[in-house]
Amino acid sequence: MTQAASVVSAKDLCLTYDASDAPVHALTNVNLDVRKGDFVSFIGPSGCGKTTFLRVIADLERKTSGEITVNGMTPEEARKARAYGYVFQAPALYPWRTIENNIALPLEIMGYASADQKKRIADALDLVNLSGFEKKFPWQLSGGMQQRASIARALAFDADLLLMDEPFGALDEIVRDHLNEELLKLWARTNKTICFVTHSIPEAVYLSTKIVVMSPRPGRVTDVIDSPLPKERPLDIRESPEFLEIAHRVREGLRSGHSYEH
Ligand SMILES: Nc1ncnc2c1ncn2[C@@H]1O[C@H](COP(=O)(O)OP(=O)(O)OP(=O)(O)O)[C@@H](O)[C@H]1O
Repeated sequence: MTQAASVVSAKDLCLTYDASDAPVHALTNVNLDVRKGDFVSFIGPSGCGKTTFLRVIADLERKTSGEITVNGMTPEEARKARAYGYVFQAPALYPWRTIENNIALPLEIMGYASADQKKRIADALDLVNLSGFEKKFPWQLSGGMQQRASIARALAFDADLLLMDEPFGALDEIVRDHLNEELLKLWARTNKTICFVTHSIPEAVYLSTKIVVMSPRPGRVTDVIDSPLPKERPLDIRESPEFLEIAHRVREGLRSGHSYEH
C-alpha cells in the first residue's frame, strides 16, 4: 500500500518565546508526520505547547529552529494558499452578525464572489447540521450549536486541513459526546486531515487515528500512538478492551511527562 501524502511534517521543530523574565521553551525538537486523512489529537497538560504547535502550522507563530512544512509548503505559503481552516477554543462568533454573516466573514476578506459565498455557506451549514439557522444570531443558539457554527466557518473555504484547538472543552459531556460523533462522521465523509487539541483522554482516543502525547517544560512529544481502532466508531466502543488499552497508554504517557511541581 502506498503511504498517504504528508500534510504536516515537523523535524526537530523548536519554538522559544522571548518572555520578559526568562525564555519559554514552548516546543523542543518536535518530530511528527501527519498524513492525509489522519485524525491527530494533541493531548497534554496546560502549557505543553499544543496551541503553539497549531499556531506554527497556521503561520500565527514562527519557529525558532528546525523544519515544518504544511502540504509541502512553508506555513506562510500554506496560509496564502488557504490550506487550512482554524477552529478556536471558544466559538468566537461576532454577536452582531447572523450565523451566515459570521461564516461569510473570512470569505468576504478573501474576496470570494457573492454567489460562491452563498453556496459555500449553505454547504458548510449542511455539513454541521445547521441548515435553517442562517438568519439566527449567535445568542439564539446553544453553546454546542455555536461551536458547530464555528466549525462551519472553518469548513467554508473547503481546506483539506482542519486545525481545532479544544473546540468542545467548554461544553457539557452529553453535548460533547454528540459533537464528537458528528465530527467523526464529518471527517469520514470529507476525508479531511484534522489536528485536534484536547485535555480529555476519552475524547482523544475516541476521535483519533494518531494520538500525540506532550509534556511541558520544555514542551515536547513523549509518545505517538497509532490507534488500531476501526474508522467506524460507535460511542460504546469506549467500553471495549482495545479502547481502554490505548487510554491506559495515553495516561501512562501523561504521567511520565508530568513533574507535579506546580
Ligand atoms: N506569546 C507568548 N509569549 C510568551 N510565552 C508564551 C506565549 N504564548 C504561550 N506562551 C507559553 O508557552 C507555553 C506553551 O503554551 P501553549 O499555549 O502552546 O500551551 P498549551 O499546551 O496549548 O496550553 P493550554 O492547554 O493551557 O492551552 C506556556 O508555558 C505558555 O505560557
